[in-house]
Amino acid sequence: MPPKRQRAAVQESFRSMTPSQFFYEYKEVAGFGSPARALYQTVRELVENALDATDVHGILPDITIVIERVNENSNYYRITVEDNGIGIQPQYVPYAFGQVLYSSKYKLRQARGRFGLGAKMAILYGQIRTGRPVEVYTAPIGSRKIYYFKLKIDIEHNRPIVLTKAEYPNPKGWHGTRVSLVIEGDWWHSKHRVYEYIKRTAIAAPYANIVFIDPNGNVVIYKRSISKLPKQPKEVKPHPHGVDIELLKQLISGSQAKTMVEFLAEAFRGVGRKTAEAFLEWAGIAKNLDPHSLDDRQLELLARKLREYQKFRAPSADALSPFGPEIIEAGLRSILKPEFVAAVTRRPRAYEGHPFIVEVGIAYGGEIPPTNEPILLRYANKIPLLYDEKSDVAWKVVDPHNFDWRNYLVTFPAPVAVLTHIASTKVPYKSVGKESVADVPEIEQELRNALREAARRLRGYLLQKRKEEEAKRRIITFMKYTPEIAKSLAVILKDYNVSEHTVREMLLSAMKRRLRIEDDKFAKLVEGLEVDIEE
Ligand SMILES: Nc1ncnc2c1ncn2[C@@H]1O[C@H](COP(=O)(O)OP(=O)(O)OP(=O)(O)O)[C@@H](O)[C@H]1O
Repeated sequence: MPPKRQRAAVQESFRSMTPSQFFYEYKEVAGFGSPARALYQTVRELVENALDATDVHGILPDITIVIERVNENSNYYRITVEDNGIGIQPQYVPYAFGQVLYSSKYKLRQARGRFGLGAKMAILYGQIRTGRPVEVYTAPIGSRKIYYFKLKIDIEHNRPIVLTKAEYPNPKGWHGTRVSLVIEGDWWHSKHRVYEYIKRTAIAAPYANIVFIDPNGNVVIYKRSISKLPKQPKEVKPHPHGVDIELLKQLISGSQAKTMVEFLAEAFRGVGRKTAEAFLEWAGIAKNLDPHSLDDRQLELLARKLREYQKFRAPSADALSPFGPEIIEAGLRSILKPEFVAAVTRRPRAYEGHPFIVEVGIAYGGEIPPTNEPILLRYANKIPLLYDEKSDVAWKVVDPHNFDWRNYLVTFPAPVAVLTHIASTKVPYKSVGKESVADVPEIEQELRNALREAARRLRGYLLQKRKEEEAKRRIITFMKYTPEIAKSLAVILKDYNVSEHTVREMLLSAMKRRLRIEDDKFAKLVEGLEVDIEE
């Protein structure tokens, strides 16, 4: 037998990556896979930051978005977004725009931003393709100065490189932020999405003034149509059903509590001393145990028991900021110009300890074109979602294969648009590009309930409309014969001194009674009919 050959030892080489290097290599996962997609994604990330800096803090947003071609015939585009928001303290600006995974939004409070990534991805993408830095002007509220930064990202070390820093006087008390960067883009292929994104943003923010200037100089203005802002979200503590071992460790290390009762009452939302004591008794954990003394096995037990205990109060919705029916209806009306709208905001629910609220709006008829499927306008934490529609839980719910629209008198093709909104401290996005939401059963169920509720109102409207159309048909027929009948009756009733006009009036009011229609509705129905009833 030939001797077995010894396999040579294999030496793999290892290295680590900084977050900026990781996202430099995998731009696609954050929505920067191509120049067309990158242009759309950049607009989106900057607009979302602008809105987070305004409506989340109770400011009616004034937002300007400008896309310019840098040189005629080039595919370099300068994108500038300005807002009237809370601004940024100057010491944080370099990190906010120059360090991947740095954010003011790592909190339990609903915001559009979540990952500390968006603006940096746009800057990084611009930098690696065009070599241009980002420029930021910002002034916090009440600031006497406007701060200016020109910076790049040191991708290898995930650190900002500040190229220029300046301060200017702020005599008019401006506050807000203006971010401007140059990326390689493809306007031709992203145009439709960018316009659609801005339109859908305007639908969901009828309380904002939005001005958009495209690379060809076309100006689109969405004027504020309502001055009511959505409820401001508050920062909250975590819910016990949402914990794991790591979160427990973090909470304990940041706590001064000496006993488990103190710790639980201090660290979790909706847990007071009484609830903490009842829970510890149920879990068989000593009340006076020092939380800092727990070993890994005890931490695992505590985390598991916290998730299992069913008597905690439901997660609070204080951290959430739904649109509310008034804003949804105003938005749908002003942009889609439908004949009917209905909006539903469901009560707060929770999945895995995260509170969420689902909202659904339906718009029907008017200027909405008939289509073979409902037009779906998806939102998550107020962000319009445009890509990957068919893999989103909202599509699963409105899909005519799953939802029997005929029960609600809608048969396709039909002029119907459905707006869905999921507001949560943790939207289960399928990727950091935030384009579609996973089908968490609790969210799916709530979406279905909300859709049913809104669709029932549409049904009521369509039934009424049918009734009126039927009445109109009958009136038309009736009107055809009225003059003749009135004439003949007037002849018969001549001796009673009843004129032809009076007979016609009597016939019309009999008709109204028969159709059980109020006067003004009746007048509307006969409006435009050939026979003039007032004659
Ligand atoms: N227009 C702005 N006004 C005020 N602060 C801003 C503005 N733009 C960015 N910031 C600050 O910079 C931080 C980083 O923004 P970035 O877009 O990178 O991430 P994010 O918005 O926190 O999260 P996400 O990646 O989910 O969008 C924000 O958390 C915010 O504090």
